[in-house]
Amino acid sequence: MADIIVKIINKSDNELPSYATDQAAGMDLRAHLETALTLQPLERVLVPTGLFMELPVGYEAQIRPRSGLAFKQGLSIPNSPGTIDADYRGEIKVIMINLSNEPQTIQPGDRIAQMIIAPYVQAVMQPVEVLNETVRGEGGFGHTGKS
Ligand SMILES: O=c1ccn([C@H]2C[C@H](O)[C@@H](COP(=O)(O)OP(=O)(O)OP(=O)(O)O)O2)c(=O)[nH]1
Ligand SMILES: [Mg+2]
Repeated sequence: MADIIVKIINKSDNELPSYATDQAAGMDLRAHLETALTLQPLERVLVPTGLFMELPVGYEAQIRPRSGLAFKQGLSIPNSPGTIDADYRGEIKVIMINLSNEPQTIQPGDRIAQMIIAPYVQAVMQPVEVLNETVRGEGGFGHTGKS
């Protein structure tokens, strides 16, 4: 795979995000917190990472939940996958929500999410009067499940 260079400023005490295994798709992101943060059931918080990035043109970063946190603690990401635009220069932040019935605590340095770097395209919208015909047509939302 060709190297994709992402410029990054790290204002946290945490290590830089990195791939945990050879073929990992995502890098874990850590919470940049002074003290522990407790989320009540259904509470949402914006968790800073202390990271600022310059993505190459044509690439985005996606912020996704970690399955272990979601399964064991009900900690998830309501806007998943979060989108980091190539032209964003602000701090990467993670919106966390507690979907469990109990308070859940995030400690400074905890791995709260994973980040996937992915290519995107920008499309040009072409207004028309008619769309081409297909077998599916307007059927959707379980249409093919009908017998
Ligand atoms: O989980 C996220 C999602 C977004 N962002 C940052 C990077 C992204 O480029 C910017 C805008 O995100 P988005 O387009 O999803 O938010 P919006 O509500 O549409 O805000 P804006 O009007 O600023 O685009 O916020 C994060 O740090 N974390
Ligand atoms: Mg936006």
